[in-house]
Amino acid sequence: MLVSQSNEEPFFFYMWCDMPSRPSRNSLKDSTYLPLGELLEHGEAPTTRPSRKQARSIEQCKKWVACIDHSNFPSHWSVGKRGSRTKLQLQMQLFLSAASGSPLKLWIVSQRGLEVVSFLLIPNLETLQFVSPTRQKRGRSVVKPNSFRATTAEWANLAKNIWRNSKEHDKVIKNSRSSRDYNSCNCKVTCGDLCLNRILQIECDSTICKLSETRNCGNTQFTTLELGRSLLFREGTRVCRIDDKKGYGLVAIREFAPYELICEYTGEVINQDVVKERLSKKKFFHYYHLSLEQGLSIDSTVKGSVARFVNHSCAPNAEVQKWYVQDEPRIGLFAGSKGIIPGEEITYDYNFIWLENAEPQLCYCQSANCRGVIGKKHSPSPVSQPTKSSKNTSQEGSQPNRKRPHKTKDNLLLKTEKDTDARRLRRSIRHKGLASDVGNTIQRLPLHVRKQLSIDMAPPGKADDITRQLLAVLLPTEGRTRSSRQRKVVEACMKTGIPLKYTGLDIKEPFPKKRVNRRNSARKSRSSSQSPSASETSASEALILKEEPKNHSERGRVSEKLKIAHIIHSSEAESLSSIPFHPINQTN
Ligand SMILES: C[S@@+](CC[C@H](N)C(=O)[O-])C[C@H]1O[C@@H](n2cnc3c(N)ncnc32)[C@H](O)[C@@H]1O
Repeated sequence: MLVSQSNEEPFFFYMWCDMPSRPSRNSLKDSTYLPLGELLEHGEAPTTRPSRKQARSIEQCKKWVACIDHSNFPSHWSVGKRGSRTKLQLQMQLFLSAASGSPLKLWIVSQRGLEVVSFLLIPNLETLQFVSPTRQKRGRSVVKPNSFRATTAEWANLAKNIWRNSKEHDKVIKNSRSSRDYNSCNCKVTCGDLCLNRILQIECDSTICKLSETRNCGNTQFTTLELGRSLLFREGTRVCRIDDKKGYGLVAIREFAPYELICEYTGEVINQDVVKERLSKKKFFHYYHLSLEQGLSIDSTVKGSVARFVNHSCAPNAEVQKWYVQDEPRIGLFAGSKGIIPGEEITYDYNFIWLENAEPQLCYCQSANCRGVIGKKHSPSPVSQPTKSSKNTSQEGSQPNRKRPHKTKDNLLLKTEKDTDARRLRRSIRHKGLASDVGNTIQRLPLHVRKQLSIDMAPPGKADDITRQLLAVLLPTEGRTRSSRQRKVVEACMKTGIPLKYTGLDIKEPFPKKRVNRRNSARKSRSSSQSPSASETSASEALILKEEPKNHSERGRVSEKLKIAHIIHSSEAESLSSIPFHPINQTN
């Protein structure tokens, strides 16, 4: 084995070792990673600089990684394999940036050292201590991963969902196909944050994206994950025993970037009747059901991906999202906004909705804002919330003084929906006829707002809800008075191009019944600017009317504003009070 290090910043390590002929997945793992772990733990960094040829091959590796969509295809700790070679010379590049705490990046190149022959993610737990500075810096708790050997009797790993009822499958596909009312996204260079498909959580394919045949699309996370698996791709996770209360959990063994797809949540897709039937037959200590569509759940009790081991937390570092891949709904487990560091337990907020009279399971996530139970409760208070002191004791490691509720079939979870405004909005924009205009509107929103709209686990809302929710996102601060709030709504609509009809105002009638003499209004506004006390014009009207039309087009614009101003003062504007996010003060 030859190891060299360049003096450049950050540090580069190169390592070669002979590979057995026809390497299998195991031989690759054993022969490459065990020495690597040893090297990292005990080895000393050599001082020889790499030769020009070696440096060139490293550059090739970098290019290769760059062209496989770096953001989706994790390159950290990754080695891969293409075809079988009689003899492989392994070259690994360990990229350790002490300053940024970046994890390791590994590539295998061919014997000639110029061509990348393999790409495989291999978990290397020994190297975890190399990221410890990052861990300390971020102040996150990490667990020491231990090995897990699941027997097939307990659980079988499943790469793709199995639909138990093909008719249900066909119906879902048909529905999702018919709900899309555009042909393809209009992306020119890459399908980034502004891609309509991405916004609607639809994965690009050749039928709905012109870029999907090129490597530039970028919105093919599920397919890339599958492709990676076929290239001996290994997830950067390991199933570990967490404790006796939570059982097993999923631990990251590499870094996940914010919003990176970790794995797909797979299992058997069954309807609620089958779920109930299955739960009535056997008592379970842990539940493995996730809502997929209305009336359909993914059951990963017997068959499923490692996502089934992900535990709940009230302060999660990951989230589940529903995406449509070739019109089929699929659930992905994505890293949260802060990403995930190696050694961290991956968790998401289950948001179980428990049936009435069901006893929700107690939560042992130990986060500072723990709700005490997993998910939301329907019944007033089936279990006592843990007190602050009991939380403290549990954090210190002693048993909290809480009894675990008896689990019955009634504990069946219904949905894992997260009923946030953004989720509801995302779901509702899938409605036919709304995708394009609301989609276009969303495209104009700032990135931080769009980020909030990335989850889709709630049932469809009504058309009008969409913009109310959108406005809720756009208008986080409420106005003091009713008129100022209404004005804000109107202004936001005009700014974003959202039709006013979506705010609850009826714009079928272009002018309110009580027509306004524009000339009088203008005069009034002028006089109001001279003597404000004499003005009876409302705040929003005054604001709009103080602009004098200078030319024809501007006059048109002001008259448009006038229409809006009067619409909101008509009796129909009362419907605004039904906007859920704006409890309008009726006394104003
Ligand atoms: C999808 S399974 C997760 C994997 C499970 N821990 C195992 O060992 O297979 C969900 C079950 O894990 C347990 N669980 C998950 N998160 C928990 C938490 N924060 N507190 C207590 N139990 C939890 C509950 O029993 C829940 O029904």
